[in-house]
Amino acid sequence: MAKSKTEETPMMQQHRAIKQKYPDAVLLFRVGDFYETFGQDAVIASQVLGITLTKRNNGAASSLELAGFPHHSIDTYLHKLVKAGYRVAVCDQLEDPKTAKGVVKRGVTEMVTPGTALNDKLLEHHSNNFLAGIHFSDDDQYGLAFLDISTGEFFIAEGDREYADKLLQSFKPAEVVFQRQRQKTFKEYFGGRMYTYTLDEWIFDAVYAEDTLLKHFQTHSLKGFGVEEMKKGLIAAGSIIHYLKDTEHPNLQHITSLQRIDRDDFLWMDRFTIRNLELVYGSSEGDHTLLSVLDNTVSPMGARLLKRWIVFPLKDMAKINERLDLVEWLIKETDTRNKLSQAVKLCGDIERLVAKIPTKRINPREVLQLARGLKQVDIIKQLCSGTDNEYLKRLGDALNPCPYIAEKIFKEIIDNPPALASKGGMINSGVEAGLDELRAISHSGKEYLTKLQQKEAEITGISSLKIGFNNVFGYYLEVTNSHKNKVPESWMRKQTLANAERYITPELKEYEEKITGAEEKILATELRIYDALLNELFDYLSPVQTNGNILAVIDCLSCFAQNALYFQYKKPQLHDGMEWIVKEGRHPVIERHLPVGETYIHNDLELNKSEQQIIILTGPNMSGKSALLRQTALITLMAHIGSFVPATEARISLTDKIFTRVGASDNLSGGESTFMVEMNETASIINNITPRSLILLDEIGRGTSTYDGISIAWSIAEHLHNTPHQPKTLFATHYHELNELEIKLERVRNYHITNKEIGNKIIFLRKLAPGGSTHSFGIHVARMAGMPPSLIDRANEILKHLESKHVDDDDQPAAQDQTKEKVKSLSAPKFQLSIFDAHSQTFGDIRSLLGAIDINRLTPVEALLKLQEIKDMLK
Ligand SMILES: Nc1ncnc2c1ncn2[C@@H]1O[C@H](COP(=O)(O)OP(=O)(O)OP(=O)(O)O)[C@@H](O)[C@H]1O
Repeated sequence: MAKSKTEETPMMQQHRAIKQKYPDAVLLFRVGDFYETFGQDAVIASQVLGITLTKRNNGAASSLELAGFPHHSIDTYLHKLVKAGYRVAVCDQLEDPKTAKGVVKRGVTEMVTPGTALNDKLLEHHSNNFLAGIHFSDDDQYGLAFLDISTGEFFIAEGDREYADKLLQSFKPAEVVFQRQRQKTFKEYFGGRMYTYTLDEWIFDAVYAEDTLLKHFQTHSLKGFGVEEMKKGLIAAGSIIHYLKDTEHPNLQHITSLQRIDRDDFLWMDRFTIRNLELVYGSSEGDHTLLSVLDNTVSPMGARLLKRWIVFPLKDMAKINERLDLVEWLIKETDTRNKLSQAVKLCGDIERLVAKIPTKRINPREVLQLARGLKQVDIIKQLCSGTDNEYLKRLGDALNPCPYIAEKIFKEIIDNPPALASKGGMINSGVEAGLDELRAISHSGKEYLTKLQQKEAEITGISSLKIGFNNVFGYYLEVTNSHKNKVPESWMRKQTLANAERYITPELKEYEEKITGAEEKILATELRIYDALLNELFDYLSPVQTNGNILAVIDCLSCFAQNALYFQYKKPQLHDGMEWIVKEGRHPVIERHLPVGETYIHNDLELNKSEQQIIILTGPNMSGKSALLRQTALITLMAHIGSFVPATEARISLTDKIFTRVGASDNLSGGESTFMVEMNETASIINNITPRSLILLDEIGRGTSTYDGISIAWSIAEHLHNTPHQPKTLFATHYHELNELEIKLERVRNYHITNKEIGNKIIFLRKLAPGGSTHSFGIHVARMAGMPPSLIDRANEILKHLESKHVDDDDQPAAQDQTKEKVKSLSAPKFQLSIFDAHSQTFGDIRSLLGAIDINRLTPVEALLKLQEIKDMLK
């Protein structure tokens, strides 16, 4: 039976009071050198962290669960809890237990959630860790904000549901906060996979949000950020700042600006396209993506920016050309490029370092790294200013090496400082005369002790005499039991150990006071100087962040130059005409991961509005249709981020939207049939096309019956042809019937991917050629996949039978009837499937038998016996 609450120990009462404030978080409660968890929190902690769950008589309940870990392991354990999806409230002791009267004062110093993580262990260097805020307004419009608290980057946007969805997919926030009443709607619209947290409706009030933001930025208006009219976006941004304060993150001075993301500034790709093209995330973990092959950046800042560039390609020709021209320049200027890359690499992640200043979590090593980074910024600035590339010069001009603070850091922090400031030892000599004096006293005191030890050893003849120190009674003289009889009477015994005794003397205590007094003062002085240095660093948050942004740009563009050299990419010519011409184009990802000895077969391709607006692409399974479609999209996209492209020549028309639709396969989402999903996605393409869109359709209509599929595919192609927008389209299909469209529609052209049949084998030539192809070789692919030969033979037999009479494409109902007739008239299979089954069972058994044999231990006789066994099995 639980005791009444009044019988709880004072500490447990304190725990209960704090826990009530953070009911949905696991509360890590600091008790001495441990973080303890109680009750349900302990059950969770023990399960997630693998730590022992015990029961404790806490004075309240006879069996309250308890699980704890040493305080110094907090980073590791916190990481595990947050990764497992828990919110964690860290409750610390707010006063020194030694001086506390009654129960030590405790309070939550930080609430850690996936989107508010600051700790290095919780962050991936190469990825931003965004916290998103969404404001749902009644007109189905959305305000969105994305903040990375670990770098200070803060974006806002607003738009319709599709845009909101796309942004969520692109930013992949670690956590999303929104209005409590919208929980169901959020799941319905944006899926159930994101980590979410809901807030009260009143937080999403325009006036409150603006007020929160003005207070945060300490400005009178938000005009300076150019976001004033984005009312819904500002509400979302305000909710984020509110949430951070609510989760005990008061130090947000490094969030210095708000950047808007305008839908019209970027080449639009819907979320299906971002996923289908495997731009930054593959369909399963470890898959190669465009990002993984392009990312040869040398800094985490560059890597993070590249990821954003890939999902937000530019649409502004001047800006794209600025990037492309600088890449071209960097390719030629090898020396400058190498020096720039080297300097950027040595900078370290100054963006994340600077974000640790407001909370003063930056440690002495990181402070020194910051100064070293600023030194490199200076080098980069000089390199940029000496060039003849205008863009690079401009980037260099905007860099600020902050010489005053960098010098100050070098002067005040020692060359090889400790990782923790709390124990001191990081401040240089010469910084403050008082500190130097204290150090001299401490040093001489220690020297004195060494001498005292030698002197006493000589006087007493105790050769093993040692001077030691502990926290209980300070310095002592230690004598092993064998020399105990030589100890003078004037020494005072303090402690007896198993094989030694410890003594103190008045002289020892006198020096101890001097030394420990000095040491305490040294530590206090060092901490004061360090703290003052951090306070001064506050003034440099914004310039250092700007440096970080510029270094990231230089890093990405140098990486593009390096890629162009390594992988033979060429500069694309971007133009505002309508033709898209690529010579010897390759797929940037596949070409890098082909089996050894294989080379990627390049292809020329042209799309234009006058005669080749739509290409119907046919070819056998596995011939490379999808690869060609995707490479067309990827080359276009790479050109729009300012990268060179895998082709020998590329004239790319400025594109404002890329749509891809890959046939019904993996894109299942909650409750909808694959075909429904396919049609939804295609409808969204049809309703959003522009004259500058590029559309890639792969096996549209595959998810339904052949005739329905053909009809839908046919009418989609017709629609794309006849719409006044005339979007450039590549349409890969197995429906050879669609080749008829070339005759019927003016700007449709048929192409196929070539192959060669040798005997009953098919060789993929992978070359694009004009004209349609007539069959798909699906059965060949089934053979390659390892289907039993008899099954393949039977499939060939059925195919021959079905093909025996020509099906008239224009007369589909009749064709359908004919097919039915043919199916009915099919002869029964020559083999019963059970026979195959029996065979494969036998082969399976033989395989397991062979697998179990250890050849190294098998005697010749045993081998013969096994052979006999196998022979018997085959009988
Ligand atoms: N041009 C190429 N050069 C070398 N290998 C290629 C080329 N194109 C494709 N491949 C290889 O062939 C594989 C199959 O290509 P892809 O998926 O594009 O075929 P597909 O015609 O779309 O097939 P299906 O119709 O069955 O979907 C790719 O994964 C790739 O490894």
